[in-house]
Amino acid sequence: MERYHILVSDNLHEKGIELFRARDWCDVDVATDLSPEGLKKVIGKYHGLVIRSATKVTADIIAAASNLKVIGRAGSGLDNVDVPEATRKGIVVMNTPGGNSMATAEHTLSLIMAAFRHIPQAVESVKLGKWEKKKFQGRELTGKTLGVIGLGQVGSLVAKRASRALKMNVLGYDPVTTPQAAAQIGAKLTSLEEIFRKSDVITVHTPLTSETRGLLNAAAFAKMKTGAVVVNCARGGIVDEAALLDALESGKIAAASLDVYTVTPPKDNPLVKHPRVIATPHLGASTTEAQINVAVAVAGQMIDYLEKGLVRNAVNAPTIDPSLRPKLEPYLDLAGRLGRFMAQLAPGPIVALETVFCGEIAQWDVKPVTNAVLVGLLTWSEGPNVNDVSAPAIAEKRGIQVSETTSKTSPFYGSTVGIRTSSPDGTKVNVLGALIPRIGMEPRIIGIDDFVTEAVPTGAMLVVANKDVPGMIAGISGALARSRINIAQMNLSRDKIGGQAMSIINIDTPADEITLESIRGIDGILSVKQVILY
Ligand SMILES: NC(=O)C1=CN([C@@H]2O[C@H](COP(=O)(O)OP(=O)(O)OC[C@H]3O[C@@H](n4cnc5c(N)ncnc54)[C@H](O)[C@@H]3O)[C@@H](O)[C@H]2O)C=CC1
Ligand SMILES: O=C(O)C(=O)COP(=O)(O)O
Repeated sequence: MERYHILVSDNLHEKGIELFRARDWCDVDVATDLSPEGLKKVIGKYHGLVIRSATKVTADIIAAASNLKVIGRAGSGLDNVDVPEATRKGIVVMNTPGGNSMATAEHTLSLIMAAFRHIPQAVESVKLGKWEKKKFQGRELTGKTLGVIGLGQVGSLVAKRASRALKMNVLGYDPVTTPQAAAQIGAKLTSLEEIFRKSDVITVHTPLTSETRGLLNAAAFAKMKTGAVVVNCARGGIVDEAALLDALESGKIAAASLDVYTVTPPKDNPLVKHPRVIATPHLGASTTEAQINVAVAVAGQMIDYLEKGLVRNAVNAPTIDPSLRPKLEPYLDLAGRLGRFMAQLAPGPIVALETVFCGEIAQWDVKPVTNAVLVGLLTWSEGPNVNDVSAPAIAEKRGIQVSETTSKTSPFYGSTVGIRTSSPDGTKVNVLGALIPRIGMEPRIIGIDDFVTEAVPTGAMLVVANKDVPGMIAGISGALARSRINIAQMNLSRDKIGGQAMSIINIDTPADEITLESIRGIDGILSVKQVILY
């Protein structure tokens, strides 16, 4: 197997590094103090990049990453990676969901308790030789209302523990969670407004996105209960720091616990110096257990991808269920061939592609199969850099509308994969494929538009339309023989006796333009297209 170079540019637990080192195809370098310029200089050599939150994988870095195939985030947040740019370049971006969630949930709960009992301030006071018992009187959490914004991996663990262990009333807000799922973790799903109005503590657990940037801003603080506590163990920027400082100073917000900041480290940030702010240096995921979890997970995922092409936990490529993979793999191969066949058969540019799945295959997640069609289709014009990751983005950029249709019944074989394309002038081309039982399951093209066939989609092929009259086959084979081109297989089909016929001819060597022209010149031939499927 090809030799791959891995760069670990943020601190990764040794157990993850060992997994890379155990592979004889893999060289791993650890360089955790690279500047952006330093990273840009060396990244071109690497096929895999392992990061946490410190490395910023900007468009500039990605542009220099000429060999990069996969970015692995040992953790959850990917706001430090330009994912759209990586996607355009065909680089898989994966994280390790769940690996550090317990650590972060426990840190969040610690920070909530620390704020309610003034623990850091009280510790500091005792160390200074003071005894300020009255000053540090706190509040109990039991019976108080906790608002959890973002009920994903971390938010769910926080909600469950707060409701069950701390006996808090938990309100939750998450656009993708159902009331039933929220109830299972002890939370009542509600609106942001209600969370703002009713919560004694508000904790955010969303990613940093354009939607969540400034989610807790001056308007949000104004709606909150006087004396509420705000916690951010998610990402700097979700809480508007200037607005939070104002709210603390006005007394609207009693205290804030922060693990993350808009600028890291937050050296001269007045917010962290505020006496009622507890600040930790992005420690949410910093437990031994979490670091082993994420390091082992990210290394395993990256090795699987580089070794076997298996994608897990990617944010920009579909994950194939491992139990389905053996069944799906032959269809992925068929789909790639159909896409490449269509790229050469369809007249002019393609503006729409519809994949049609019938039979057993329709019960599975067919997104990877559609992607494989796209890869085949686009590789023909874009070159070999198109892959599962970049194909949808390239199709979108080229204005190709992609859609999928499924039907649980199939008129032929167990399953069929159909692709339909439209050209700007409205011309539509249909190609239908299936796997047929031979020594193993073998790919076949079983239909082109209204013609039924059983052609082997491989090598060089001629797709010839002609009038259904005697002498056509002899004419075609004669022209090929004169050019010393051997015919491997021939499939004939026609719409009706004396109507139109279509032949798909597999040839051992591609035909040159002169040979193709001589076939086109035969009386009764309507069209000749050569398709190459190497
Ligand atoms: N402080 C630390 O060391 C750590 C911080 N994190 C951060 O915590 C956050 C959550 O991490 P996970 O739970 O692992 O991610 P996750 O992806 O499992 O959960 C995020 C949840 O936020 C929800 N969400 C997205 N937009 C939302 C919006 N506008 N309003 C409400 N909910 C929204 C999503 O639907 C999802 O359920 C991320 O920002 C991550 O980077 C995660 C781990 C460690
Ligand atoms: O997983 C996350 O999103 C985190 O914020 C953890 O960050 P870290 O790996 O500690 O730099």
